[in-house]
Amino acid sequence: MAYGAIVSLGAATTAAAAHYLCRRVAAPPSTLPLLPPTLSAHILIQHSKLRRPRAAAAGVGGSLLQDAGATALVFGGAYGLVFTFDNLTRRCIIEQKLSRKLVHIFSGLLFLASWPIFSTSTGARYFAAFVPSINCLRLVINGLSFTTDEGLIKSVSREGKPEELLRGPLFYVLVLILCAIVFWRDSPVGMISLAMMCGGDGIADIMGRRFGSIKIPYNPQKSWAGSISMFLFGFLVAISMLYYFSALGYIQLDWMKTAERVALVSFVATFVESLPMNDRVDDNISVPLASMVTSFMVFGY
Ligand SMILES: Nc1ccn([C@@H]2O[C@H](COP(=O)(O)OP(=O)(O)OP(=O)(O)O)[C@@H](O)[C@H]2O)c(=O)n1
Ligand SMILES: C/C(=C\CO)CCC[C@H](C)CCC[C@H](C)CCCC(C)C
Repeated sequence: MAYGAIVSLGAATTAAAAHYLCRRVAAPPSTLPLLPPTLSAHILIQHSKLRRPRAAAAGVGGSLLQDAGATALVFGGAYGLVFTFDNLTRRCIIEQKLSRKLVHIFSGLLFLASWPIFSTSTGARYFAAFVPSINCLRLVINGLSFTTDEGLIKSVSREGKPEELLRGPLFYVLVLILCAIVFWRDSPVGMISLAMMCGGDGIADIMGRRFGSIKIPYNPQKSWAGSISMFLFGFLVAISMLYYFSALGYIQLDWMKTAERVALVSFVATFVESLPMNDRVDDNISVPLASMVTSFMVFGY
């Protein structure tokens, strides 16, 4: 497990470096979706003919600076988020279980929301993936007790045991890395999957623990209140994230079809989450996986 996490970090870092050695600056997304493909291609060709080597170098340097700054900002946000909730728990302002679920909800959604601050270069996704990769390493090092970050362990574990970091939280950050590198801002699949894993699955726990008196017939550990909350909140968060990226020009969607498709993804993810298999397959694997497969089937990209 530790070797795998270190390999994933090394791969992400190497890929980011490789991309900057031989990458082309992609056109800003805001020009492509708003212009017909032939006209935008013509503008890009004319634009590239006019670009002198020094201007191109400035473009590469500008993107590198932007991505490095964005990475530092998101990295600080990650530490700040865990530090904040750890303090709220230590001061007994919120209980540990609720704190953990709020970290689960906000970490991934804020990470997803940060993607537009990275540049339009093809290597930007690797800079974005660097933050969850470092957190992956942090979870492994603490999970194996090489170091002891009490704040981290209390914020993300159920019972304060370091080894807990090697399950749910580790799978969670690996999904963040996968969505950033494979789907990025170009596909709704990653956006919907993170909305379901972070928003949907997170709210299911919070609402289920509080209002879940009527249990699901095939799984007495889960309740109708938790599952219905997951379906509705997951759907709303997914649609909101798609609208956010669409408004910024990264994706274009037919909203009537999109609402139907996202409802189907939310239903499938909620059903999978309700199944009695959490002791064998963690929700942070089954929910995003079910969301990715269903999203890819209905959106096609
Ligand atoms: N559909 C759901 C999901 C969760 N719950 C409630 O929330 C608790 C924790 O939910 P679960 O999904 O099992 O959380 P885990 O992922 O196992 O917990 P953690 O995220 O803390 O690892 C359950 O015991 C149950 O009381 C529920 O009632 N209905
Ligand atoms: C408790 C969690 C999962 C168990 O179901 C969440 C673990 C969260 C990680 C320890 C921290 C992840 C941080 C993100 C990679 C980056 C967040 C950046 C944002 C700007 C706050």
